[in-house]
Amino acid sequence: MAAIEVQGLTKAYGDTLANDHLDFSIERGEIFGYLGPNGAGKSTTIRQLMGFQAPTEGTARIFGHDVRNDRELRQAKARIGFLPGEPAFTPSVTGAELLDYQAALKGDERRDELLDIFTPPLDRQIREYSTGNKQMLGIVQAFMHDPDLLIMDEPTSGLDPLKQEAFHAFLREERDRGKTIFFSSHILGEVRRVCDRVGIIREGRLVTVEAVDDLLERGGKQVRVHTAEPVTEADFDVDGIVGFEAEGRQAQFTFTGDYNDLFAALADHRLVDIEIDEPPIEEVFMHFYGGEE
Ligand SMILES: Nc1ncnc2c1ncn2[C@@H]1O[C@H](COP(=O)(O)OP(=O)(O)OP(=O)(O)O)[C@@H](O)[C@H]1O
Repeated sequence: MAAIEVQGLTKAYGDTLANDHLDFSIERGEIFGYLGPNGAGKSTTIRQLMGFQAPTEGTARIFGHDVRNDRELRQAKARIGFLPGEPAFTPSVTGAELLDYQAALKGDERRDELLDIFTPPLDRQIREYSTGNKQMLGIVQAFMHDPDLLIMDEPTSGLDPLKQEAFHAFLREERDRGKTIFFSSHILGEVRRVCDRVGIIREGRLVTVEAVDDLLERGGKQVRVHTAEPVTEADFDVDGIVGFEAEGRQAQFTFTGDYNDLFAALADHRLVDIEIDEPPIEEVFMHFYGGEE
């Protein structure tokens, strides 16, 4: 049985179809990234999975429990750790008080271990917390009762790069312990670093669900070349070049071809610098999905 099974999930807000007949499933023990630009419909899916909003049509099952049914939803939620997009903690309580309260409800067998990695200032009132500190408190409360499934809405927003890295390493360890992790993001690099599979949503529709390795292989790389002499597109007569732009002695493009061909073409030029990076998420969208946005 899948950890999450989404079937025809549809949510309409007036004329806006925030989720349009979504179908996907998430296997136990995988890290699944739910990727899409702002307003694509990621939070809408998460709110329905958590039972905060009822689907207009379709449903989702979590460990077999139908989220439209209150009793089944409660059974599902007993196994879920949840981190909302913008955690709304009571501002007048301290971090420690919040965790104590959550512990009384669900348990906290992993609290100390989590607080070694994520370090919110527990003695201070939450009203004094920075965005990153709130996020860390949210991460601790989501994981501290050792749930089987984590559902998180943009969990790294507000975390500094070192904490982001610590969080990614932690997620991989949790996956290796058999936990299932579903999180939304609009950052391709993050999904690339940590996820096994990705679902890409755009304007309410799922455009692909696939292994991250396969997506990146098809998505190509962003190449920037700085040469000693001016270059034009004719200097790069190589298969797999998309979106070529050149200005003076600099050229940039997305490359999905064979690097040997590219370097053979570059051999005719004196190179000053070359950068090869992951493409920004917009490039992946435009390359594969039309890019009419
Ligand atoms: N309560 C609501 N009432 C009306 N429209 C809504 C409501 N919530 C979301 N929407 C609309 O539904 C669409 C999807 O929004 P959603 O918040 O799910 O996107 P998202 O992918 O989570 O975006 P972000 O990355 O910006 O959080 C957007 O067009 C949004 O304006």
